Amino acid sequence: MKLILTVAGKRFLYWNGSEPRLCLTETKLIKEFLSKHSTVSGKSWQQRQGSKNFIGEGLLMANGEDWYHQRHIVAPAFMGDRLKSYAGHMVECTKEMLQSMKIALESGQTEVEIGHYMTKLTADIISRTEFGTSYQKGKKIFHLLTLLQTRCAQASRHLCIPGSRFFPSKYNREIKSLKMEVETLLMEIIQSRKDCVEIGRSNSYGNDLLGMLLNEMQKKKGNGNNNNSSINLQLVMDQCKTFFFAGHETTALLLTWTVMLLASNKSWQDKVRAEVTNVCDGGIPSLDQLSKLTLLHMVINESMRLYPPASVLPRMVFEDIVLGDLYIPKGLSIWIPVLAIHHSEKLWGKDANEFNPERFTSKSFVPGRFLPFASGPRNCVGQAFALMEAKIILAMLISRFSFTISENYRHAPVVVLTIKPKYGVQVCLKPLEP
Ligand code: HEM
Repeated sequence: MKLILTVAGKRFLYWNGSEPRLCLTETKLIKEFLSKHSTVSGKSWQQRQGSKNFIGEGLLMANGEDWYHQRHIVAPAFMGDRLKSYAGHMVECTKEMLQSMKIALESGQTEVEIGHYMTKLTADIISRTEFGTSYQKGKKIFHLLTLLQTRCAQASRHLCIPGSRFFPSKYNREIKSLKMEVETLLMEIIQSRKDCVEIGRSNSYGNDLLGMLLNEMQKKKGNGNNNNSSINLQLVMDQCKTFFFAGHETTALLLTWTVMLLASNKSWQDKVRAEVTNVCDGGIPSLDQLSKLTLLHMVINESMRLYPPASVLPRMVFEDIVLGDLYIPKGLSIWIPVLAIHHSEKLWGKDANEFNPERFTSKSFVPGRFLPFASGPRNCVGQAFALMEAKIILAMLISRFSFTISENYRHAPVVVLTIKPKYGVQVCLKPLEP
């Protein structure tokens, strides 16, 4: 029988029910694992089962060849000109949010819960990016999807009970009906796009993410390559759900924590505002200007270091591998505790728990110690999208309002895969002179 080394501290083995997990914190091994072994590792049965009725077999949960194929199809949607084309949606949605904040203040409200605004804003942005003009319907779909997410999370607590997913329980019945509702609405949008092409009103399915996926689906059919790995209708729907889930809560959390940090650190708020004024000259930030907002970028990095929206990276190993001095057998789960690594005094120094964006002045990091978007081939495909979005929103917010943390704010981060402020983040806003 093969054995693996178990050491308490930097690495240790523990059991989660019947699943053995190796917790890994050594940056060299993490880097090696995420870059070299991405094809023989992936998402476990439990993870995939837990989200099957929610995001299905989309990119986040795919493994092996399926993952490779899907990543190849969607990656271009987050690069170059296509990525740049989303900036307009981001600006428009942010303007609407700023307007609703102004209205709230004018109606006598003295403070706002910023997480609420950021969640709505990032959901609006991803709805428009995915569905273009059909985004109102998209928002309805995503509202139902949020409900479905909660129900699936509740039901997945019982996954360790054999056969539980087949019980006709209250959760399971509700999940089935919500899933049907979401997919019926998605099919309506898809069908109306298909009709437009079929009656000749349009020669493509559109430039948004959904349009891109549908064009890809038709291309494959046209090529006569309709095998299992090709994208089919179910996969198009799973991908739409995946991108909404992966792309809105994470970014909303990044924005919420960043506003909390800037509201609590007046000198950094002033410095960032001065930079934005200087670079953008009082206007809407252009794409060229975004790359010049270096202080803002440092603040965003420091926020993701202290409060990484994805606090852990879970992976399962599908083949025996050798990792440094470790022999890792097939079937073992590897957990990379991003939150603990980001707070390690050994890696970041004595002030590891403090807000100090200066530490990001230098661009050279020890690889494997800063992992907000994971690393290697299976890193976050929406990383550039998220950073562009965060910079546009924060630059526009900081030039419109000054903000301080409210005395009602209670600092209570809770970790449930993501890191959320348990009681929200209440800030007092003050409009700035134009
Ligand atoms: C601050 C915002 C974000 C953070 C911190 C973040 C973080 C991450 C992390 C850590 C992963 C790897 C998860 C794992 O494999 O266990 C990931 C994957 C992914 N992210 Fe993001 N993400 C963010 C925003 C976005 C956005 C805006 C989108 C899309 C619009 C997106 C789409 C995805 C997808 C589809 C994957 C799966 C990639 C793959 O497995 O190939 N993310 N993200």
